[in-house]
Amino acid sequence: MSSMDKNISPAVIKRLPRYYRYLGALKAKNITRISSKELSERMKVTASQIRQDLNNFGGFGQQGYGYNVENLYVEIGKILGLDKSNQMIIVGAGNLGQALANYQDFNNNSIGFQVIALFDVNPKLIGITVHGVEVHDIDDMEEFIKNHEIKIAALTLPQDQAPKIAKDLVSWGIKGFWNFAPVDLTLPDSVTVENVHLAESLMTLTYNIHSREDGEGAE
Ligand SMILES: NC(=O)c1ccc[n+]([C@@H]2O[C@H](COP(=O)([O-])OP(=O)(O)OC[C@H]3O[C@@H](n4cnc5c(N)ncnc54)[C@H](O)[C@@H]3O)[C@@H](O)[C@H]2O)c1
Repeated sequence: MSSMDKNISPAVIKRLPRYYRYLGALKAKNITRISSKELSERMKVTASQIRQDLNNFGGFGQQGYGYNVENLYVEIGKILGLDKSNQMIIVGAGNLGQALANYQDFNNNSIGFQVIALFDVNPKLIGITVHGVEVHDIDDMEEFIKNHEIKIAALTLPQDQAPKIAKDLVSWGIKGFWNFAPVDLTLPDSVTVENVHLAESLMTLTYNIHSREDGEGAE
């Protein structure tokens, strides 16, 4: 059953990748089981929050035993769709597009994501390879997407190009965008857009630093 069918709250879905990361780290240390108390201490969330979150998926824990790390890791991976092959393309092979293609951690078969092509308009970039992945001419993108049944595209091209390219990509079959271009995309509801804006995250950081400083000053 997918998370959509079960109406799982976006807040829970947002926490799952963190569970997945912690469980992966436990697995790497050959830890086979963990209580919700121990997991809560490591993750700094309450044990009841963990139980509540995981109960959404039928509760993988057993009274007196805790959680089987491997099972929970596999099940959360399935919920996140990581058991399927998630092939993606990167549109815009400049600084950021190449950095993403070079980044090993998600470009790794064990978590199901695989960058299989980059696309660009710049003739100097077309034909080069980044971490073994070729940069293709943007004019070949439609055919490539259709032939490979690609569902995910990372957008790392200039802001003014992103909306038009995103619309084309949807008409060629893209269902999800990992959008780095600093622009809000207006696309059909059937399409998922995950915006990643590092500057916004930094602004939250500066807000927190300065509001704490102001609070200390007021004491
Ligand atoms: N979200 C974030 O946190 C974040 C961080 C850095 C950059 N960005 C954004 O990511 C984008 C890329 O940044 P960058 O530093 O890599 O820029 P860049 O100039 O190095 O790369 C952009 C690439 O897009 C290509 N391009 C231009 N028009 C295109 C088109 N129509 N189709 C395909 N490719 C096209 C260019 O030839 C270039 O290679 C920008 O929109 C930037 O604002 C976002």
